[in-house]
Amino acid sequence: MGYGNVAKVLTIAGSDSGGGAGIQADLKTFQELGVYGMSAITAVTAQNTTGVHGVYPLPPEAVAQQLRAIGDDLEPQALKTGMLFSSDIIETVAAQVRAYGWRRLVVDPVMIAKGGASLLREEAVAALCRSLLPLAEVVTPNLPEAETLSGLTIRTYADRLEAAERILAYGVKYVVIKGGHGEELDTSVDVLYGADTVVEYAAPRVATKQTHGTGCTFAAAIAAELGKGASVRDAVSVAKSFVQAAIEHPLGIGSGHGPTNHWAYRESVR
Ligand SMILES: Nc1ncnc2c1ncn2[C@@H]1O[C@H](COP(=O)(O)OP(=O)(O)OP(=O)(O)O)[C@@H](O)[C@H]1O
Ligand SMILES: Cc1ncc(CO)c(N)n1
Repeated sequence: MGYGNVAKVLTIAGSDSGGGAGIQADLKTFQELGVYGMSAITAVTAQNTTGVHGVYPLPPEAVAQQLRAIGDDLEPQALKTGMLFSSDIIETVAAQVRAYGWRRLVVDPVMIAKGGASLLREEAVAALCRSLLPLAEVVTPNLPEAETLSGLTIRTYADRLEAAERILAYGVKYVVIKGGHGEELDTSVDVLYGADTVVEYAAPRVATKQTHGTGCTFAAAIAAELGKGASVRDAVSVAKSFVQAAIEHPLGIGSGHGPTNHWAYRESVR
């Protein structure tokens, strides 16, 4: 059997040496969901389950050259961005996405790692909103990121809706506000908003600290499904099931916030 028609999906993100988040989480997720994974690295982090110990951004030209190498040979059917670090890198990525006309872009607006390390400079938020969000089909903020992007404090579901409307005004078609940082004790609810869409995805909240890389994994799963031609609604549904399985069956490795289990979804649907 040939694989010539396999969907090719690209992640533009930082490297997590610990393997649980960043491009490592993205490529594992792509593989599990049956798409061919490609990567353009924006920054190298020295990281493990106890935290981020070093951040080394690449020169924007190194990011641009990776994207041209991919674009000139291997057209992605979908792509996602994760850690972008600086406005220079964001403008470089936006320029290449425009130049190649890449569609089906998922932007995970990664800002701060669980331990508090900054993965996006403050000066870069404006570039993310103005240059990248208009090119995106989906943006996947957690609650603190949604507050930063919208300029609102989010307490209620009505606040979430208003924040989503402000984020949609940047030109992105859909926003998923993730509930991992929410206050519901029993469930973790993610809400998808579009021009005429509000869809809730709820799953039981798992009492665990092994949640390193949940956000990356979720956005990567959306991109993988979009690459295979799914609707945004269906792609988010698969992503929610994928990340839920990954959280419910942790690997139990590392002494801090352990990684999720990228095999678990495949084993659960077998
Ligand atoms: N304890 C949990 N139980 C169940 N689902 C969870 C839990 N924590 C997070 N999730 C789910 O994981 C996904 C990622 O959400 P979260 O809000 O944690 O993103 P994030 O903060 O961007 O992640 P990261 O820490 O990787 O940056 C969402 O689908 C969310 O509902
Ligand atoms: C490289 C990288 N990207 C994203 C995150 C957010 O989980 C992280 N901790 N590290």
